[in-house]
Amino acid sequence: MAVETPVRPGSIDPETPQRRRIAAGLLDPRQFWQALPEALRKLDPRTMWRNPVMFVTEIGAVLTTWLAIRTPSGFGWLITAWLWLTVIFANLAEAIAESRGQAQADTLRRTRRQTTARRLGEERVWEAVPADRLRKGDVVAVEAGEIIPGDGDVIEGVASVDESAITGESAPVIRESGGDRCAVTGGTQVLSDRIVVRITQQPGESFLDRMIALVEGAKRQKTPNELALNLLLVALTFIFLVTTVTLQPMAIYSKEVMAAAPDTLAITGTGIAGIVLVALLVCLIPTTIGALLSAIGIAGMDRMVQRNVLAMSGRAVEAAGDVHTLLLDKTGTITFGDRQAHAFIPVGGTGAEDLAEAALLASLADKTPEGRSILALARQRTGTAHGAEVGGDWVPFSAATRMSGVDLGSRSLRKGAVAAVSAWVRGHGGAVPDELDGIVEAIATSGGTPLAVADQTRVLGVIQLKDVVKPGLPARFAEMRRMGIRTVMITGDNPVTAKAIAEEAGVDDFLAEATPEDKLALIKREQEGGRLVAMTGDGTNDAPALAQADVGVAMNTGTSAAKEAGNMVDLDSDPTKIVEIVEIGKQLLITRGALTTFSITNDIAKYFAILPAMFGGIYPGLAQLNIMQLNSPLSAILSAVIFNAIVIVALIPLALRGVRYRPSSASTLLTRNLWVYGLGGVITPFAAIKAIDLLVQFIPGIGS
Ligand SMILES: Nc1ncnc2c1ncn2[C@@H]1O[C@H](COP(=O)(O)OP(=O)(O)OP(=O)(O)O)[C@@H](O)[C@H]1O
Ligand SMILES: [K+]
Ligand SMILES: [Mg+2]
Repeated sequence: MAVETPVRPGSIDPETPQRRRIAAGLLDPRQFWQALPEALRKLDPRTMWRNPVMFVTEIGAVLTTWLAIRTPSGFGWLITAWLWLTVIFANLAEAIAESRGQAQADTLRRTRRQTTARRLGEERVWEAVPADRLRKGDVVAVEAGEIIPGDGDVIEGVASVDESAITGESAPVIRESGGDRCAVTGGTQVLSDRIVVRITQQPGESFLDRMIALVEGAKRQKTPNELALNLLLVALTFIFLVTTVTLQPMAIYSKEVMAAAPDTLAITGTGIAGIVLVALLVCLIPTTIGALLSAIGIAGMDRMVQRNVLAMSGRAVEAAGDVHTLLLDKTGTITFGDRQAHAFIPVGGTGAEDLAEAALLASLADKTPEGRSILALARQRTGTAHGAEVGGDWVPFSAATRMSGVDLGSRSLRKGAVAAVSAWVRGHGGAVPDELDGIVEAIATSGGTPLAVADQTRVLGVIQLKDVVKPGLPARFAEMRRMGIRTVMITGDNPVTAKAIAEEAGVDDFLAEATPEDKLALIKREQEGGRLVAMTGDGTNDAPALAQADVGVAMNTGTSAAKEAGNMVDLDSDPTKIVEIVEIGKQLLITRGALTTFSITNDIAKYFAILPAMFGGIYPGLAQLNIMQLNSPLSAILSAVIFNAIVIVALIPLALRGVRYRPSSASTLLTRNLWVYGLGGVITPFAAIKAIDLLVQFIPGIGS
């Protein structure tokens, strides 16, 4: 069979229209209403306690409700209403963030339609079974027009597959046995030919299932950074709780003063009314960041999904924001990866026909794409059509030996990386002809991969494999350099080819002739001293490295082993996507930092904004600090509580969209944000509380 049009795996045009880009701009008011039921459901204390700051606020709201019922007053009810709104607004932020993934999950669910699979039964006959009964290890056949019933690896055949249901990419991709492009995903459709697939997933754990759970945020767990921040928020809450409670004896102590000016203060009999205490507490504890923290995290994951990247954990997204070194595998990541045999170049007096025949025999059982393309070219050159029935002991290709071949009667044929084959020939007592160097050099400097062919003690010649570097890479790698990230290409290929490709792609450094162990060792070395390493790869030989990396991005075109090992999958299989992944990670960290700064400074500012108005009557010294000239103690407190609630809603769009990110050094960003959000946090409450005070003073019983 032949696939008519060569189809490139992946797509690297950053503006492909099929990108599922939900306009992530401003909030649609409808989103508020749609998320409201969920926000109310989240009031359940069993859910609320996970967010300590808002849990304290909820307890406060319950308390003021009870107090307002016991001694009803307009002020009491107003505070109570706004405290409940504060909690609901916080829940809304989370519910809206979650709902954005919901629509996508629904679309994916429709993809997961029930299909019937043709499974190879025990009697070696094909039998029809429902797709959801397939287990790991089952073998199924899928023909043109059929839906692939589950995730697996192609073990026989080549087909073009429509993966648009999952990737949004309309151009079909090639899936074939043997190489780094053997993985297929359940729910996608075979367009041409027939493939046999070995299922790699248990029921209910398919890629699609995991993807749905991810976009829904169902499996979201707090990241270590979030846990640490939460601890800080709990500590602050505790400190302010103590501060607020100590205000009570202070107020009792100044009873005489209270008696002198009873109606200007929100004070009853034995001290500050419980309602005022609760209101003051809620104003002081870090409710802004407490309300928005989880929405910021969910939105970060969601921004990844919009870029067609599935992050398996929030931790991976955070790590992406701190990446120091990026390692990229060459074949299939930097290049398109369909290395095709292009020419046979004999050496040492070997006939062209003989070399082609040796290459043919050595490739008869080679299921890798390289092997198949060598076979095709050799058949064309020799005009023979014999196949695996020739017999012999096949030596399959491995990334460790970098060779493959066959032992056939008295002949022992090998083809593979020139260094590996040369060593093998010398090991058998043979010599490597001098002319080999020049030929190999010429192929390698052009970025091609030379494979040597040998028969025990004799090197017969060279096979030239050609590969193409994906376009647009140098610009993206330059961008990474500006972000302070070092890019390193690692490959099993020879140093000369590696150098040529590295230069063409514009990476900072490269490592050649790397075995899977070398890749792993390099990552561990880079990680020394706590530096975070990202790795992009597609092959089974990349899997250990992908697992070791802090951010392991597997190409969707890659093997299931690679996809299992990494903590992100790029559905577009675009190695430069890491630039966007890092940006999203940085944006997440910056947004969280900025809103935390704003939250804490704005709480402290609030304290100084309302305290003079509240206690000015008791301590005349404080009255002089009442630069805001708020109308009355009651209006000051109510205004602060209203501001405290509204600021959450006002910041939801920013939390979801993220603070704008421009590539620049971390310290510049930090200082800039401290100024903008720190200063903003100080000024905003003064201005906003004054404005609200001007309005609420007209409510009967609030103004003086
Ligand atoms: N089917 C094959 N038979 C013999 N030798 C091969 C075959 N495929 C590849 N090789 C040789 O083995 C080398 C190592 O292959 P390996 O898959 O480890 O790395 P790679 O594909 O070149 O690079 P990357 O690590 O970027 O995927 C190749 O560069 C090539 O020289
Ligand atoms: K607060
Ligand atoms: Mg490879």
